[in-house]
Amino acid sequence: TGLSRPQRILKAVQKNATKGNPESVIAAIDHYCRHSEWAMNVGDEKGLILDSVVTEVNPSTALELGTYCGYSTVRIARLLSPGTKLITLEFNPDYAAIARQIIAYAGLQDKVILVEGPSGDLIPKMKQQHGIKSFDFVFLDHWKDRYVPDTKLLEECGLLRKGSVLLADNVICPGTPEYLKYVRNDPRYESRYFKSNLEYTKVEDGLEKSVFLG
Ligand SMILES: Oc1cc(-c2ccc(F)cc2)cc2cncnc12
Ligand SMILES: [Mg+2]
Repeated sequence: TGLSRPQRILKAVQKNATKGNPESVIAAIDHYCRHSEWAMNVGDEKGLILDSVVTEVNPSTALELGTYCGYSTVRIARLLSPGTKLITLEFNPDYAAIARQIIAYAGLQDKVILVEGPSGDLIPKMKQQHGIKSFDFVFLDHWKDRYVPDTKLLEECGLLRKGSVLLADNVICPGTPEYLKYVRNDPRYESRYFKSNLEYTKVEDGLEKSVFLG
């Protein structure tokens, strides 16, 4: 049945982007997904909000839940200071295989550690496997019913510290009502909604930024 959507996205990158140029990789994916076929990247509009939060936090340690094709991985990693690492977790091996190639095409493979597997199993291993004390920044962009359990897991594993920033995609569409209730009602979080649109559409979506107060 031919190429998968992630494979078609990789081809568009190889055809239209310049090796080692993350901006051109981002632009190639956005152009393809806006004009050829929609895909669940955070996209250019919400991507600008992601960029501004990453730049503000300037994390030494960052975690992404849900890699997909690596679009937001490239957006985040391109902004990291030298010597800092982004760990990204992806459950789907086919997505992971494409993401590795897109991250490498952008020239960011030395800043990114892509781990395949279920986030619920991998999060408790972060300290021992990657020598992580805590995460300064976490981007939640995986299955919506994992946002609350994985946030609780990060807390329980001591992976959040006073000031850690969580940024969650899709809090309106497809929607994560349980997660919004959790971070907005729990006094240990200071939460704020950044209104935007679902990638490549006019449908409302947004990002929720939540600072862990410890
Ligand atoms: O950004 C996203 C968007 C959608 C999605 C799919 C279908 C639809 F109709 C609307 C939205 C699904 C996602 C799953 N994981 C991570 N991110 C996602
Ligand atoms: Mg998303």
